[in-house]
Amino acid sequence: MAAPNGLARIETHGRKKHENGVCHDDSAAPVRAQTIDELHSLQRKRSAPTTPIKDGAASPFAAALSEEERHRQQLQSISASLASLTRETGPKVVKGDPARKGEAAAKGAPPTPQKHHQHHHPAAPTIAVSDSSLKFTHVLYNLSPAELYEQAIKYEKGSFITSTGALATLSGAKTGRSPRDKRVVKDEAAAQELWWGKGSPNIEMDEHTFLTNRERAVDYLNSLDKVFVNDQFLNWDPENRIKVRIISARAYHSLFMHNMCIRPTDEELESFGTPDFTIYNAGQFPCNRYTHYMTSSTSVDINLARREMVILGTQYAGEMKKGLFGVMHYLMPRRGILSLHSGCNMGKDGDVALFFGLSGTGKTTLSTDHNRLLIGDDEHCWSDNGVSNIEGGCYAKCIDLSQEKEPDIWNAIKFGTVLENVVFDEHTREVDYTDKSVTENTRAAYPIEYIPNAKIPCVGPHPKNVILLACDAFGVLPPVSKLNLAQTMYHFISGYTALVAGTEDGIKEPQATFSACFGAAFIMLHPTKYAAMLAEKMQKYGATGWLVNTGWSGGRYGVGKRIRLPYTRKIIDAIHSGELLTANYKKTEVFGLEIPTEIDGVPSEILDPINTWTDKAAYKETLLRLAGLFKKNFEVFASYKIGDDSSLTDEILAAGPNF
Ligand SMILES: Nc1ncnc2c1ncn2[C@@H]1O[C@H](COP(=O)(O)OP(=O)(O)OP(=O)(O)O)[C@@H](O)[C@H]1O
Ligand SMILES: O=C([O-])CC(=O)C(=O)O
Ligand SMILES: [Ca+2]
Ligand SMILES: [Mn+2]
Repeated sequence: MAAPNGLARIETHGRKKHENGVCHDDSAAPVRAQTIDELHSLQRKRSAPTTPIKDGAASPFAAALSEEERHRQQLQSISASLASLTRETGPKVVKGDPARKGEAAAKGAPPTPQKHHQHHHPAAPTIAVSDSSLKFTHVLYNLSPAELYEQAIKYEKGSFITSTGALATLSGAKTGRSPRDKRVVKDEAAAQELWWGKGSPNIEMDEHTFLTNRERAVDYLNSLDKVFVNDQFLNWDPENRIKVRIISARAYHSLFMHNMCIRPTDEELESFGTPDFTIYNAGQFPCNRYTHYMTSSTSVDINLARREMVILGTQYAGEMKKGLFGVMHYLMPRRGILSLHSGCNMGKDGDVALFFGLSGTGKTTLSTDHNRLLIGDDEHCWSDNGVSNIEGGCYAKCIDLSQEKEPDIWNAIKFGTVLENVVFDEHTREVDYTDKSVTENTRAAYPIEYIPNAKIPCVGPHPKNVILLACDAFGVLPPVSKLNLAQTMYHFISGYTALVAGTEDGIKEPQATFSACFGAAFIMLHPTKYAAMLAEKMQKYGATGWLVNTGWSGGRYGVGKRIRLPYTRKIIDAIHSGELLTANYKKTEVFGLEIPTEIDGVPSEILDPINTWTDKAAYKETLLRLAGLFKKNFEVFASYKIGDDSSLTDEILAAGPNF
């Protein structure tokens, strides 16, 4: 068969013409399409995931009608969300990708009718008409992860599929939150209710400035070819569920929130109605620094009265997650429900543990435990019914992630997961989790059901253990201490951790951070309000407090090492099992902490940090330094009463370090 030059001979006539009848390759039925376009249209089965038809509808005609009506109402609701407040109308919105014109039904919503006063004579020709009122805004509504992948890869630079199927993205110039650019509208009610002033995360802005920024965001979003709209829920407690709408310009943002909020079922989406809270994420567009109250080109603005949040000048997706958390920190305590910056898991026997701690202390790592059910990794509510997760996903730190140490998180990084700011091999697309070239704050956002032993629905009974995590880079806090209620409250209000800023150029000083309630950046009321609620609940339900140091041992940063994760896991196991409740304890100097003398699987000598320091004088000096920092930090709280019980307040004040 080979031609004289060694190449296979080209067949010039079809095989079917061969007489022997053996190798026919056209046995498959021909495609049922006359044109290429038709062929492509066959590939996708029609579905209406966002406006599902109720099954069992009486007549197909009636179903079609109500579907159309639902569709119209949904578009009208989105148009109302996107309405300019100065032009008093919403944009003409149409569903579908503008790049697929003709395919999407060109069913636009009429501009939202003006509900309140009308300035212009309706019939008079007006110069108020701008180009923006002539165009349609295309809405990509609750897209699936697959659709969002395609949008990201087609249109967003820096989007790639990694070797395990995750979507790698870049969050732009900001790779972390911008707490100094957060603003909260201080109207009369907010002035009364919220925490303002020194130490508070709430930096004020007025209503007018909020509306200026809102208009800027809305105009930006409406100027785009298309926007993404997510309608989702917060809080797995059905009685206290909050409906949120997120309007954003990037598939990255839409997929991130798809993963992080609770995903509605088709039926729930059908009856979604008006959202309780709306985010306008115009992160690619800056705020105007000439605007009052603006101190940079980034602004993250919350207006509780309008139930809205506006994001300008940062694309870091965590702003949306944590912005909503702030809103929950306002809404839930009004209902007697405590909101918590904590992870949460449950044993097979129903014993629930909370894990408090600042960023990087181990909430996600330690609540994701192969032997226990994961309720959530970061944001919870504690009500009279027990605990509930606020979110529908997890947000894990990825720096130095290893399959061996954190197998469940490793395996969750697959199709559907958003991987922020990681570095990967150009060809194999294998991620190098040790690479900090973009940022140290590399992150994975995945739906909670990607963890095999997730507890769905994400609710549980009242907690038995309350574990306070601190990553102590000074290396003087014991790996574990048992706390009485007053000590638990003291450490909860202090919210201590110490990290090391900038690890590149040699040894640096550990930086002590105190963040009230282990989340001062997110709370909206005074810390003592949350503390009083926690004390009351812990007392009522008999929970035990623990302080766990996931930081340094054997000396401070630069001398010692971070406590090995397997040891911390053993310690946590001993808390869960009840083993630590009955252990032998001794009391430490200065901090007055009760520390166990033995734990199964943990070398006893590390349980008292003094044993691990070779330089005992340096230990004592460092211990006193840290104690001094605690004392200084607590001064501002000394004049507050916690709860109605002044004896508890006195006990809490006495529960700090003594020296
Ligand atoms: N002994 C230890 N205990 C817990 N975590 C450890 C320990 N040693 C190292 N680590 C690492 O510390 C990091 C803890 O980060 P984690 O994502 O759990 O923080 P987080 O508390 O959830 O923070 P955030 O609120 O920002 O999400 C992980 O990268 C983990 O691998
Ligand atoms: O909010 C973020 O970006 C990350 C996080 O969970 C935290 O800081 O607590
Ligand atoms: Ca986390
Ligand atoms: Mn967090």
